[in-house]
Amino acid sequence: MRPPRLALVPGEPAGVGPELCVRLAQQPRAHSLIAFADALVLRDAAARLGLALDLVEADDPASDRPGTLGLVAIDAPRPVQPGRLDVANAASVIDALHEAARGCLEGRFDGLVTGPVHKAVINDAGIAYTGTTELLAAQAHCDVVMMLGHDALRVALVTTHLPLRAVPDAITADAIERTLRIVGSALRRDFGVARARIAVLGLNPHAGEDGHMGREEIDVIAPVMARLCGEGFDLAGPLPADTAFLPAKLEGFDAVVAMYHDQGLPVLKYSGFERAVNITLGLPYPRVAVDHGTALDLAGTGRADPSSLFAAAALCAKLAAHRLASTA
Ligand SMILES: NC(=O)C1=CN([C@@H]2O[C@H](COP(=O)(O)OP(=O)(O)OC[C@H]3O[C@@H](n4cnc5c(N)ncnc54)[C@H](O)[C@@H]3O)[C@@H](O)[C@H]2O)C=CC1
Ligand SMILES: NCC(=O)COP(=O)(O)O
Repeated sequence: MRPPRLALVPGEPAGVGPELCVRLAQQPRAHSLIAFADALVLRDAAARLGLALDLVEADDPASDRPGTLGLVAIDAPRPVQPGRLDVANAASVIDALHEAARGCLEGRFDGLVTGPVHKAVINDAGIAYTGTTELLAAQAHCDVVMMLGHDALRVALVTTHLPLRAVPDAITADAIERTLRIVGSALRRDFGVARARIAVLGLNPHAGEDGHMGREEIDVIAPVMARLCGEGFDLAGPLPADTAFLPAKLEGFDAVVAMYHDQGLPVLKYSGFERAVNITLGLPYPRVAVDHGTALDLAGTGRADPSSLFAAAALCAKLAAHRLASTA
């Protein structure tokens, strides 16, 4: 089996993404890394860090060597200053994501690793964008689930980037069923969990307190769970979210399904910010991202922790190798 070829998108050029990619490039690895980025931005980041960086053609076999990245040039039209967003460079971030993902869809790359993207500057540039998860799903025409995880916890989300006010309307039987099916099959296919045991959170305080604090648990969540359990799913809930993450309660579960972004992710980030990653389940290729944002306050200082990007690349390479082996 050949080693995986991973596409790497640093994300917002004024954020910590470029310097983290330069640090990632230094690591010994058994896969190629091909960056979709502006060469000058990467070289500047390397110079600031005092690290060597050799940029080679995308198909050069040297792109698996420490200190080296393959490059597909996606230029930022305006000079990049770390920590300073520029709407003029926003379209190049989206182009890099689309191009790298197209390469994955066409089989030229075996997985996609992404750094942090600044959602507001993309929107300020007039480009509709709620997140990379949503962008990749639309491009691949498939349903996906955002799951963040580290070695001790996986949290998947029924809804992602939408105003809190819109969440209850988005908690539909369809959305819950889709999420549970995608999580179950991704854990089986990519993580070797034959029959995932999944904790499903309620939406309301105390999971609705028997209908006295909201009825979504009774009217929407529980009926879907009962149907899927009838098919052989191993589900528990709807559970009160405030206690579901207690270590004793979590024992034995392979994943927690949360109803919305800030119900699940604060716990995940609190318990492992530096080592967690963001995985898009349901795409035809593996995509793994950092769990953190653009950290504009740290950009250019060299103080940003690269651990999440290292973990993202390592997991993406593992998932890609697993898929290559299963199709060989
Ligand atoms: N994967 C992605 O593309 C993500 C993008 N974002 C975007 O990032 C932007 C900024 O979001 P914030 O809420 O400020 O979150 P943030 O993660 O950028 O920053 C929150 C805090 O964590 C620190 N931090 C972040 N990454 C770090 C690292 N690698 N090492 C050390 N400290 C680190 C920052 O310095 C800051 O104090 C927003 O536009 C948001 O949408 C947020 C989360 C994930
Ligand atoms: N909260 C996760 C996040 O903001 C990054 O998600 P995505 O843009 O990588 O889908």
